[in-house]
Amino acid sequence: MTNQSTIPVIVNGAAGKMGREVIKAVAQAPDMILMGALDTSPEHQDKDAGELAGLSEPLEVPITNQLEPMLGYVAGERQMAPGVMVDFTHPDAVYDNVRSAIAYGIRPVVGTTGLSPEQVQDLTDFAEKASTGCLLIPNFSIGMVLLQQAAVNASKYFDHVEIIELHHNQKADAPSGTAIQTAQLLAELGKTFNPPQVEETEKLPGARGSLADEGIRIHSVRLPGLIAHQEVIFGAAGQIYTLRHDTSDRSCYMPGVLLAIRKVNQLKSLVYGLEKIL
Ligand SMILES: NC(=O)C1=CN([C@@H]2O[C@H](COP(=O)(O)OP(=O)(O)OC[C@H]3O[C@@H](n4cnc5c(N)ncnc54)[C@H](OP(=O)(O)O)[C@@H]3O)[C@@H](O)[C@H]2O)C=CC1
Ligand SMILES: O=C(O)C1=N[C@H](C(=O)O)C[C@H](O)C1
Repeated sequence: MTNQSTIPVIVNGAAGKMGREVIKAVAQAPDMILMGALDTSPEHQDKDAGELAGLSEPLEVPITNQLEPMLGYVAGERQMAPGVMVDFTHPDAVYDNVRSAIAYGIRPVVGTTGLSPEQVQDLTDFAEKASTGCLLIPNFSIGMVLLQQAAVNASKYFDHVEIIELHHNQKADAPSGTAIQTAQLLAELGKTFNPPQVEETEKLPGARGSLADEGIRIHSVRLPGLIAHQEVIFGAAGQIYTLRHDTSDRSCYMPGVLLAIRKVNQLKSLVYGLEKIL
């Protein structure tokens, strides 16, 4: 049964690896109802979102590629809480998806990575003007938040740090959104890391990885068999301090996704990072 506190949820990227997990999690959440399942992949059109996600019963929500009609349908729902769109699609699609959702008054909860800093700024301004909550969360796992907090703490004492992120080889963007965010958090301390010790020459382009803010280097590994992993390695004379997070199942992201769906309706602007809503 639904009521004014039930949250209507649209999942965008519903046929993907994350989308299917989100469908299952939303279907099992007592305070949410799945109202729409979007995906552009032609082979999944009209399939039942619940069956595709592996649930034993159909949810009677067919996969569609019609974003705007779906946003309009959920925006017109007056017997429940404001609608939320969860986006796990593609770096090329997420910006337009989020703008469309905000234009309809639907609150975006965004896991898709790969937005440029300019796009993030533009969405921040757009959400602010619309007084609409929006969450951009590069990583929904609690373990990664704890790793980042430990890294920020360690970076006060170490001047040398490099990040290695390792992912499955279906990932479209590099470096990962999580690695970029981790480097940003360290760079916010206002110190420059990795003061050069010698004049370096890259004998093969990219050998030293990508250069993020404040001298922090990020190295990206893509291999079948991996899911999502990150190391932050600090070095100093005579010692190495390594922080590592590994995911073994995408269910690890679901408590964070459900929390974000519940929190986004309390916001009036864009918020970046799971740590801000814990
Ligand atoms: N924040 C976090 O904690 C996490 C973030 N991610 C990020 O989430 C995103 C998705 O990851 P993942 O599920 O592994 O990717 P998948 O490729 O498995 O799923 C993405 C799905 O979205 C579909 N799609 C592509 N473009 C559109 C569009 N314009 N509208 C609707 N659907 C679309 C794809 O269809 P098709 O295959 O036909 O293109 C596919 O079915 C990535 O950016 C990834 O980095 C992933 C894990 C955790
Ligand atoms: O593509 C993935 O899988 C992941 N993407 C996110 C990122 O780019 O940081 C989060 C997590 O690493 C899994």
